[in-house]
Amino acid sequence: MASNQAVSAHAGAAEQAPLLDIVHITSIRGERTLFSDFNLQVEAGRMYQIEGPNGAGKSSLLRIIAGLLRPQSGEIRYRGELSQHVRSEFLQDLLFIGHKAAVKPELTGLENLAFFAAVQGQPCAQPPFDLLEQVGLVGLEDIPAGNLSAGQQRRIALARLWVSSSRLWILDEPFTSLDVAGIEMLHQRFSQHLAAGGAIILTSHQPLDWASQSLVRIQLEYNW
Ligand SMILES: Nc1ncnc2c1ncn2[C@@H]1O[C@H](COP(=O)(O)OP(=O)(O)OP(=O)(O)O)[C@@H](O)[C@H]1O
Repeated sequence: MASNQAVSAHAGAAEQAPLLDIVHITSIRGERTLFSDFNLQVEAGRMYQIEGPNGAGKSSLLRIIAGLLRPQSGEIRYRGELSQHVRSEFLQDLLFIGHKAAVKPELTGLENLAFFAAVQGQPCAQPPFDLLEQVGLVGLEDIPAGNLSAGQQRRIALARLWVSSSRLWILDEPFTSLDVAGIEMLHQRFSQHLAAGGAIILTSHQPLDWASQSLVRIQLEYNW
């Protein structure tokens, strides 16, 4: 009984903790301190836009948050626990899409989507063809991704967002190369994700047309 109470008290604490707590992060690359003592609490239902000039360290920060790059100091807490202590839960709840298109050029769109599903270790929640239809690529499904345009490759990479069950999305320049319809499609998907209790951390050089109550803008300065 006592141990059940302890478990439920612990579960309650995890529910109350922010989805992610980024605490006192310092990053040095080469000789330069990109940022020091960076702090951010990431709450469900919110989108965080990291802004700043080229080279300020936006991608580095996203990679640190996703656990792909080590900071010089600081820690990332996932639902109150150090992310490295709950690594598998954290990784399951995280979807990271980097600034490169992140598709395999020799594989077709359909094959790329099957590949993403295999890497995730679970079958796609939607048939790959439906997913390609969702991102407007019907008719191009059999073409090797390397022969598609930059925006079309980006759409394949972003198709993962339509089947992701991760609550935390970390997206480096997701709008790059997308046309107006692609941007609108992504906006709609973001809205669904936030409404379902997800959170998004992204970089974007374009201003986002988004309701201010769910958007948090964070400016990184260029540190010489
Ligand atoms: N692998 C690396 N090794 C050493 N330094 C690196 C490495 N990758 C990036 N840097 C340096 O870190 C700094 C920040 O790079 P980062 O890509 O995080 O900036 P950014 O703000 O995302 O820039 P942009 O707006 O151009 O995408 C740059 O000065 C870059 O030269």
